[in-house]
Amino acid sequence: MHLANSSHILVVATTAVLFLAFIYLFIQRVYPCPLANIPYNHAAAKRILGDIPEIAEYTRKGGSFRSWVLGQAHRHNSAITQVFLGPFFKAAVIVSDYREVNDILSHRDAVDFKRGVKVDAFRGILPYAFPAMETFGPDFRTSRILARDLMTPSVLHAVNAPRIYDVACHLLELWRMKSRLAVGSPFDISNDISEFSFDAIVSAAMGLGPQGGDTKHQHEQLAKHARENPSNPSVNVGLASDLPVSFLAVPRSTKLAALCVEEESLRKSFLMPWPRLFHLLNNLRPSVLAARRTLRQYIASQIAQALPGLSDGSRNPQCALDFVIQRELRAAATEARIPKLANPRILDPIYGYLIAGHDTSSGSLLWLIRRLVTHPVEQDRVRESLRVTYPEAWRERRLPTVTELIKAHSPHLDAFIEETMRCDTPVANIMVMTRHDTVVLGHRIPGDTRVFLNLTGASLNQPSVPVAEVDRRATSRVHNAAARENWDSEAPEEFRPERWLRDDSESIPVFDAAAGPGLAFSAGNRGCWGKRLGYLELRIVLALLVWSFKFDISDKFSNWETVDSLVSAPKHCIIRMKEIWYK
Ligand code: HEM
Repeated sequence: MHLANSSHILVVATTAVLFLAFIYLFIQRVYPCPLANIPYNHAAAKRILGDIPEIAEYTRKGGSFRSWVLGQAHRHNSAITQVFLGPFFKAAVIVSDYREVNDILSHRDAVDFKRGVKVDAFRGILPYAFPAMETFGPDFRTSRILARDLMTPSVLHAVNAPRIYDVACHLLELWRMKSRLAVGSPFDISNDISEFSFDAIVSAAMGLGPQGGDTKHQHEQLAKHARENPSNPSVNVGLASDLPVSFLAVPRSTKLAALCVEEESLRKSFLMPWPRLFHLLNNLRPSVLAARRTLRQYIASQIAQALPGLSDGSRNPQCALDFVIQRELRAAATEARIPKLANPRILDPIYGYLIAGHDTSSGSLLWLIRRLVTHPVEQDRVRESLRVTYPEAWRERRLPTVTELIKAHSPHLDAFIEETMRCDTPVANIMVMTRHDTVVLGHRIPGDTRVFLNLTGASLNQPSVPVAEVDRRATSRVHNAAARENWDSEAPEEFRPERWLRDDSESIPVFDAAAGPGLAFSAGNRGCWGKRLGYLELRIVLALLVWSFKFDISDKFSNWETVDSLVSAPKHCIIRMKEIWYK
């Protein structure tokens, strides 16, 4: 009896201890657990939700998650800080210093850092595209090599540029019509820019097909409506000329709608503690399945269309997909096998082209136009520089041709683009993870910690935060002393495109991309693979737009509210445009 009682007590005591240990571990897991000696918000460390309530309040007041993250360095006067992103998230580290971020991206990727969660996020959508691979993984190098020749100047200039130029001309046509219909009133351009960027990236990736893209379709539908309804030509004019005009809503193509579904899934997966689990469930949703089917069917239809010509040599490659097919046909012929054109290793990189290239170029363009309207003097300077760079086009009162645009660059246009990318960096930070316990700026960071590397903020578009040289790694200490490591002496917060210009030996201004730090396209092995295509697209479309229109904004719509999706972009882009007549 006595024995039975004591064993009963033992069981109860053990259960209680185990229960308390479980509660203790659970609390440890849900409450933030700060990393030693790295500054943080002390109030957040006492909440299960960590910094989330503060971030929610900040975004409710018009701020964005990314700008909150960027603000932490100055808040704590430290280039390394930590944040708590809610229960089950370990403390995450933020690094805000150009030299340190550049060093991590250029020298420590795949050594001390991995992509981690990012790979999981991409893998749920396109497992065989290289954003879904670790740099040290077995397939990364081969995938990059396969994609390498798609970004050579010869492919970009001969194949991509003419197609982007065509799409840009459709945008000009659309805006010429809209500006006439709006008679001086402003209108929202966000959707037009999203459609243009989609058309541009689709045309570079796999061709637009017989329909010719969303921008052309929208233009045709508006023109048809205006013809058929001359008294109500597709437009609701506001009561006063500074009220925005809305046009007939032309639905997006199913392809663009499908891509937006994929982008949204990707965005959400980045916010989840377990992106793989999220995708596992999300991929069962009918809308996600339908979106994937739509895009894959389109790629398949483009392959079917291109195959005969590429097989008999009567078709020259016209897009990235054609090059990929051609390479596979040649490999199959050499290895005496049937070409594997439905292979996801071939299709996923093309799909990845769309996901990585659409939102980023759309966000960049919105920021560029936003800067044009808020800096009218710079806008005039860019226009003047274009007229000097393309004198024949100016003399003949016509648009510069695509050949002219490729051959000569306007230094002021390049400087304007570079300065916008510095000030309004669309991808404000990227997240990596530590592979093992390591040291950043003198602080120990455990393995598997999320680390946000800021591509803007302190030292890039804000004053830098002091860093002791002794805290830097050897690879960072060999930084070229002649090169700038911040913009502290040049008013980093001001928009000054001229910081990217210098005079050549004949006192002619030339664009200098190395004038100072910029990380808009990231750096190192995992820097933007599509950077050259991105610049090409921005240069072509901006040159044609500034040549053809004068843009401005009414005070009412002039604010800097930002929206965060995969990239940051202006929340509203309601502007006025006036056609420039050259005849
Ligand atoms: C024009 C605006 C663009 C900006 C601002 C931009 C920015 C970036 C940044 C910051 C990264 C690094 C992301 C990371 O490390 O996680 C990146 C990666 C990437 N970008 Fe871009 N990008 C642009 C356009 C494009 C275009 C047009 C393409 C199309 C081909 C493209 C394809 C890619 C790919 C495939 C990656 C992943 C590289 C990798 O994982 O190794 N980007 N981009």
